Amino acid sequence: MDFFLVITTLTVLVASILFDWWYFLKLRSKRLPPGPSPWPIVGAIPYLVRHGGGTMKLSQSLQSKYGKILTVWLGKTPMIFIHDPELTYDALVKQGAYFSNRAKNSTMGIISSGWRTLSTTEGPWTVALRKNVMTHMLGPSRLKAFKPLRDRAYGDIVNDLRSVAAAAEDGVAQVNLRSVAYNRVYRFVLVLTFGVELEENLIQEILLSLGERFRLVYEFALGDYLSFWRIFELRHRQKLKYQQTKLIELFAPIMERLRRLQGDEGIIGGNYCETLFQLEKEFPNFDDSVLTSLCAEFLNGAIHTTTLAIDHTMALLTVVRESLRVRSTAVTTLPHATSELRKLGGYEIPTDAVVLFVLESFHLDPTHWSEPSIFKPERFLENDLDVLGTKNFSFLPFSAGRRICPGSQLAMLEISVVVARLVQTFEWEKVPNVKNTGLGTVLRARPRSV
Ligand code: HEM
Repeated sequence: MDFFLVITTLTVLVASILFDWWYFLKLRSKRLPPGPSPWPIVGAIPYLVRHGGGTMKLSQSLQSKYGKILTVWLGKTPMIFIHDPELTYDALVKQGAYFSNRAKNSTMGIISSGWRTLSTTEGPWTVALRKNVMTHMLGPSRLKAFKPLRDRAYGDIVNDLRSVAAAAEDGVAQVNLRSVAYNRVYRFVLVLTFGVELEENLIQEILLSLGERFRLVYEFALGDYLSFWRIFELRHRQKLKYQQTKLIELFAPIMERLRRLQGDEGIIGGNYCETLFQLEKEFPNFDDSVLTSLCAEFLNGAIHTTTLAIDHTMALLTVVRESLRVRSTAVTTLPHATSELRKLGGYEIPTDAVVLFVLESFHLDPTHWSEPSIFKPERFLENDLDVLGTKNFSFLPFSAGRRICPGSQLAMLEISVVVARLVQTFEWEKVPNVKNTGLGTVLRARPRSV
């Protein structure tokens, strides 16, 4: 191998290790929440490997020893897990202005075109994007305006199931409901995003590219925590950049056409792209990459979670709030960060820490729920807990505070209406001996006689 290449690689490796070590010592001097003592350089990664269940599961298993706020060091970065509703209230509401920042990682940097999407680091830009989406896309009046489009999508889900049932020998559709719902919700959100029905081959290409991009984003990138490891993850980042470029190539001509045809009869007014074109006047430097990232964020945000919740709710036939509790669609919030050193539960939370509020823990906490893992819809008859945490933080499916999910109203509407229509039209039963692989529940749907 080239001598200079070897020397350069070694220098980069040593410099990265020294940087991580300095960074670790800097944060180690803070009074962080307790947790397993970190090893030099690698932090708690050896515990994680021994545990084998991922950071979230490790933090859940450490609760009995360290309490409901705890730190797991991933390399140089303290990950702070909060399993307690009261501390969450303190952070997201009382200190909401400081806990609303977002932690950064390399994959988000790529897919957000350099922190330019709604769900990234808080600033005037993200605040404007949030206001835009709440006012022009997901607020009550817009939800009403988009009703005909939604109704068509829900009708299509029912029709798809009817066709499968009609083609089956026994007249009963055996289906993976999540993929049926995903297909229709995806098409509906595409129209909401671009204001037009796209051609079938383009719909399929976008679906493939978005799916691959989503898969790569959720692949664990150790290089975010161990700088020297980044060198081994070049391929992962290249693949992600390739998918981002591919998506720009697919979206740019659609957006270009939309700019030309704005106001045209064939275009559904008030689509997401159109609202972004308006924002462009206020915030310059809007390019195809930023617009693509924003549209992809909207599509992903609206599709995955809702279809997962429809699937869970049908599998548990059929009370929405109780199914959001017993099978949390979002196990945790997105990674938060503080904008300055803050105190929480008597500990210090530095700006470089990644803060995760573990929503699933609140939903399954025996001090708040009797027999928490049992599906008991009647709980929600006895209490008036809403999904926005205004009454009690033990039920927070959409998180809370300034970064609460902006799509909660659309999601609740979709889940309730789709589930009601499915129950009205079909009799449902579980398929015995079919394991849920995590890709959706397989159910049998027998059309009801009218
Ligand atoms: C059952 C369905 C859904 C659930 C359970 C859910 C849950 C969540 C949660 C827990 C967060 C993180 C909040 C935080 O970090 O504190 C979030 C963020 C977000 N959700 Fe949803 N969501 C759902 C549906 C939707 C829909 C339909 C949209 C529509 C576009 C959407 C768009 C977003 C966006 C853009 C963010 C980032 C907000 C920000 O960073 O300010 N979600 N969601």
